[in-house]
Amino acid sequence: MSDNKKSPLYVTSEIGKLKTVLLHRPGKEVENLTPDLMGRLLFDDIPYLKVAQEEHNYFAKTLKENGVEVLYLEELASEAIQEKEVRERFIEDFLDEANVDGEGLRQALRKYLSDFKNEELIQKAMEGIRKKELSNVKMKSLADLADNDYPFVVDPMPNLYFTRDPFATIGTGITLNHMRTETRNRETIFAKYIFENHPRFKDKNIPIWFNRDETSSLEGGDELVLSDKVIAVGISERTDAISVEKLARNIFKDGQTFETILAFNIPKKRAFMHLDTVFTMVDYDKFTIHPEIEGPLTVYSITKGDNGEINIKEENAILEDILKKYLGLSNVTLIRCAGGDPIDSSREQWNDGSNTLAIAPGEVVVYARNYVTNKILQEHGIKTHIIPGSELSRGRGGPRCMSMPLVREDI
Ligand SMILES: NC(=[NH2+])NCCC[C@H](N)C(=O)O
Repeated sequence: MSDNKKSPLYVTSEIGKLKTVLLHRPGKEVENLTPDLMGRLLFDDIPYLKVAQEEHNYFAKTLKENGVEVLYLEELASEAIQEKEVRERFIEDFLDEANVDGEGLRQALRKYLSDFKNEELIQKAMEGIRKKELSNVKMKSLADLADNDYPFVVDPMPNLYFTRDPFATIGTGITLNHMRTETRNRETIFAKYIFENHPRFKDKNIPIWFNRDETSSLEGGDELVLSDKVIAVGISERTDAISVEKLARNIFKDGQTFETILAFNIPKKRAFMHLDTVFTMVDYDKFTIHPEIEGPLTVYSITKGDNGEINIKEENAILEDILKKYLGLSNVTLIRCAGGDPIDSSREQWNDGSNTLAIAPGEVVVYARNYVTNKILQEHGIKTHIIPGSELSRGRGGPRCMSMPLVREDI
């Protein structure tokens, strides 16, 4: 893919030197969480925003100090809606996807949002709209008069700081994902507008391997680019097996270098919602793994067949051997979360002990609180960039979940 190096997107591994990454600093959307909403909005607790932002700034600073260009979702999204016609379309799509029904309420919201500058409009779209914000705008909706105890007219999107999930960079293209839950599916609108309208990406012929109008779900936390030939995808609580097959068919057709997708069938449970919560790549031949998935794990290989067909096979070997075979390695080390101790590993995995973000081969960003696993990573020669994550981890995501690489160097 070397002639593609000018592409605004270029990711051929999980570990190549990270050049450009997309983040979102958590904002007021997190302060619109209430205990009643937590379950539906996929949080287990309410982060203290001030501290979460400080922790996030430290994360961004760590990346910048290591030569990474940090882009923010909120900035790209507001730059993408500069043209009046695009901004208007964005508002209509946003209202549709927020299930704002009834012309009276829509008119009230259009009026309310018309005063916001682009940056404020994006922030507002992210943070949600409380009913009481509309008290000055005359409303003619019967629904509003009748259903008066629900405090929002538009729900917040508190998971936006997990930029890993709504879309994923693979090669020079993306999957623009269809998410399992409504709350996260709404987040994909920002990526849609960015890739279609932002000058950095528009008219750059960015291939889309999977689109958000699909009916089956695929989430970025399940998509790992192991090399320029091999992609791993989790079949998980969030990603359907059929989505992996669709991705394979599209990506193999497109003349990219990818030849194999390894589908990891992992237990469907909250703590392991994506493959990257239990398995990440930290070096050419080293991976973190949560020991609890090793027993139940089944891996299927999907390879390019003749005439646009694909071959699907269940792999019978142990994970080390499967990785050795497809990545052409003579040795593979699996580094177990907290060394495999049943208590320490489940505690640290819950707070993303296995969820590392590689910024170069053998160099990863990790949360300080997972000190048992971090020490074991260091003993394996991995350089750890340690960041605080006491508040950030309450959303059940770690450094890999909080970042979407746009460009990495080849390995
Ligand atoms: N790539 C990841 N593992 N992301 C974690 C996302 C956490 C988020 N609260 C969710 O449940 O969707």
